[in-house]
Formats: sequence, structure tokens, C-alpha cells
Amino acid sequence: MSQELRAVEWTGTGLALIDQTALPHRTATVDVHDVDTLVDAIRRLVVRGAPAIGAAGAYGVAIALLQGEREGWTDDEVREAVARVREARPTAVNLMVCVDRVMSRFDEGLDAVLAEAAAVQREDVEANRAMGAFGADWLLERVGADRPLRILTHCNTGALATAGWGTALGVIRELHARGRLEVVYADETRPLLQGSRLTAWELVHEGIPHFVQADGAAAGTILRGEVDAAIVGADRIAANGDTANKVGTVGIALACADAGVPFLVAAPTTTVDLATPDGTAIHIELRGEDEVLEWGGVRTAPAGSRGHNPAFDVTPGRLVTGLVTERGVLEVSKGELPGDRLR
Ligand SMILES: CSC[C@@H](O)[C@@H](O)C(=O)COP(=O)(O)O
Repeated sequence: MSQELRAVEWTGTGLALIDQTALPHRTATVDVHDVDTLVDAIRRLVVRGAPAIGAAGAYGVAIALLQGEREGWTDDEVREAVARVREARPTAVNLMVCVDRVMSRFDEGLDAVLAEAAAVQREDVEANRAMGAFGADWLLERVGADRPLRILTHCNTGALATAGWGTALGVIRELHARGRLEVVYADETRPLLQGSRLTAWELVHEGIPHFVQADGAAAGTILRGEVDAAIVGADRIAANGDTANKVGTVGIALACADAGVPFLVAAPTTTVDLATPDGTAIHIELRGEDEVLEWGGVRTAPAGSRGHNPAFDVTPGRLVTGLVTERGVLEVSKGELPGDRLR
């Protein structure tokens, strides 16, 4: 890609968000100047991916301050509006962490808030670049450097899901840049197709060879020996390494464990929630039934069916071969736990 994508951009007066619901067929942006629009954009997945919603939430504090100025809100009303942004989605801890970080500068006013939000964004890109290098080094050392690697990934963890570059997709981009990547198996990622719509779109733009496959194909592809490693992102990682990520992830981890294929999670330390002891304490977002009962606004399941639509699942830490953060790689399944190593 000639110019790095920016899913979340501060324009000087508001946010310009790439509308990820419209991709890959239409490239559009949603302009955000008020809190309701931002909360709606986060809920509808106009902006999505844990680090990207963290960045949007960080700038959300500035949006609330500016709207408050225009509409004569009290400080408490601005804080209430910020709380609505902070709670727009429950699983990705980055949203809460980034909003809280920027709120620590609230009393200093708009310039300080904007400087902190810009730092959140800049540091995320730096973290992604570092993860790319650590993850690629680990894979080439542990999996083998004798031939280019075949990597499976799930959901979208690229520039669209972050402040830039990507987490798991950042490792994949780094392998490609080093000439050590053969092919990517990109799971389509039902029900909202972040894999086939967004990851494949990024891979096409990067010129990275890939197959889009149905989620149900992943375990078979792994067990047939067609994958050297799986790499995914995360929405929240507990102190014991249990990892919440897009629904479907735990099945990939189980297949990898059975096949002896490394299963890596790549996420910045802003996704590690040391206050959460294990995966049972992670709030899993339950989304609307229509997302699984309909496609493109047309009902696909019979009338009378109910839909079960958890947006995420939890992979036990014992199945996580490596957790790649900007601080290096922890071999979680061998007992290198975030709670011990990342405090
Ligand atoms: C770098 S993005 C990491 C995760 O947020 C990603 O894998 C994921 O599960 C995104 O879910 P989404 O519902 O699309 O926001």
C-alpha cells in the first residue's frame, strides 16, 4: 500500500473514520463531531478492532469537550458523555484503557486531551511495528527459516483494526517484507466477514498472496498440515493468558494444539488486562440475533429460529503458544504468564 491506511484520523475539529461496514465495495468515511455519532459508529463497527476503537475512544474525549462547549454542557455532563463512549463496546479493554488515559488530562483542557489522544495513536503504531519484528523473529527461529511460511489468521487485525500497520496482520506484513511468507489463509469470519471483507482487502492492497476460506475450513486446513502457524489478535487478555478474540478463535487454537502447530496471539500491552485474573471474568459482547439470522437484510434462517451471537470467545492460555507484545514474546503455554511478566 503506497500510503499507510488511517482508520481513525483527527481532522482538527472531529474524527474521520473509514467506514468499515462499506468495505470492500465502497470506500467512504464517517465524520464524527458528536458523541452520539461516535457511540453509534463504535457499536455498528464502522470503526472496529480493539486498538482502533481505543484510538477512537481517546479522541472521543475531545469530541465530548467540543460538543460540550457548543451546547453549554457542565463538566459532569461532559464526563457522562465520555462514559457513554467508554462503554460503547464491552469486551475490548483498549477502549476503557485509552479513554481513562486521556481523561487523566481532562482538567488541563482540550489541547492536553488532544496531545494525549495523539500519543495513544502514535504509540499504537510503534507497538505494532515492534510486534511485527518480534513475531517474525520468533516464527523464523522456532518454526523454521528454510522456506517461506504459510500462516492462518482470523478476523481483521491490520491497519483498519489499529492506529496503523496491524497486530497479527503486522507480523504477517513483516514476514512478507522479509520475503519469508508463502501464503495467508484468511478465515472469512462470520457473521460480519471481517476476514473476507477487510483482511482480504488489506492483503490485496499489500500484494500478499492469500486464500479466503470459510471459518469451518480452518481446523481441516491445520490438521492437513497446510499451515505453519496461526496468528490472531485479541480484545482482552487476562493475567493468566486467557485471550478473548473474535468468535471462532478458540477452535483454531484447539486444532493447532492437536496438530502441534504454534498458535500466536499478537496484541499491544494496552490489550492486556492484569486486573482480570482469567477468561471467566471477561465480559463477552452478545450482539443482535439478526446478524446471524439474516444476510444483507434478507432473512436466511426460518421464521421461528433464534440467533445466538457472541462476538468473541475465550481461548485458554494453555493453548497460547506465544503472546507477542511490543515487549517481546511470552510462551504462555509454557508458563510465561502476562500476570507475572508484564506487571
Ligand atoms: C488488532 S484487532 C484485535 C481484535 O480486536 C480483533 O481480532 C477482533 O476480534 C475484532 O473484533 P470486531 O468485532 O471486529 O471489533
